[in-house]
Amino acid sequence: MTIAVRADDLTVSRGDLLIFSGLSLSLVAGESLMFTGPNGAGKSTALRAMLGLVGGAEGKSWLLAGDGAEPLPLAFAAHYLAHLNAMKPEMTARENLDFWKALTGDFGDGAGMAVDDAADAVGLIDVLDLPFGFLSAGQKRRIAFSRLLCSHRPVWLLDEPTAALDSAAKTLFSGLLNAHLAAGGIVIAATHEPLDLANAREMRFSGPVRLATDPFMDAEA
Ligand SMILES: Nc1ncnc2c1ncn2[C@@H]1O[C@H](COP(=O)(O)OP(=O)(O)OP(=O)(O)O)[C@@H](O)[C@H]1O
Repeated sequence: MTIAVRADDLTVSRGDLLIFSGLSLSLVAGESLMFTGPNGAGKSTALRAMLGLVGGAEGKSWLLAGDGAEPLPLAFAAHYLAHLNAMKPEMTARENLDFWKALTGDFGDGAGMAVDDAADAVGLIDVLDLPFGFLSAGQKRRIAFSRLLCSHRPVWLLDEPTAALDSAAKTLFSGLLNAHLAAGGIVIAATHEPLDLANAREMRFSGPVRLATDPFMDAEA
């Protein structure tokens, strides 16, 4: 199935701050896009707005799955890996991954990996039966990433995916991300670090702009 991600004229304001405006993009299977820019520039907000998680966001984003298909909300077909790992610390890594696999399911006719295979792919089969809270920061991030492998979703939206990872794990992740792209997936990542992805484009965020709220004050300036 051919897929494409589109966003058209996304705009987000917070109070008197215009975080970004007029964000439009178009990606097809096998393409990746890096959101870059300084702290607070709006990269995470853009990922969340694409998923419909930002109240008051204007514009729209959608997924096209198959020729002539009706547009679908991106959340139907996307994995979102945020800053936080979204795992319960008192449950084992396996229990967490079982939960996510059952919750997200597979999109279309794709099939995710078995939990053991996904943990093996990130080099952590040995910790699967430990409580998630016992794992090191890097191990937690690797297990959180393996969630993406457990159920098939063609679009991956990633927020600082390599935070806390050592250089070997970063190389491993680049390999898994490139394999996803080679299989016809799409990756959009907010990142301060290069991810070494094939066909990567960059969208740079310059940061919020304060909107004028007092026209009389502006007139005096
Ligand atoms: N609920 C809110 N109310 C007001 N401002 C907010 C709110 N949420 C986020 N912001 C502001 O929106 C801006 C964008 O934040 P965002 O988290 O998207 O930045 P970022 O580019 O991902 O930064 P970083 O690189 O530090 O992760 C920041 O200036 C932040 O303070």
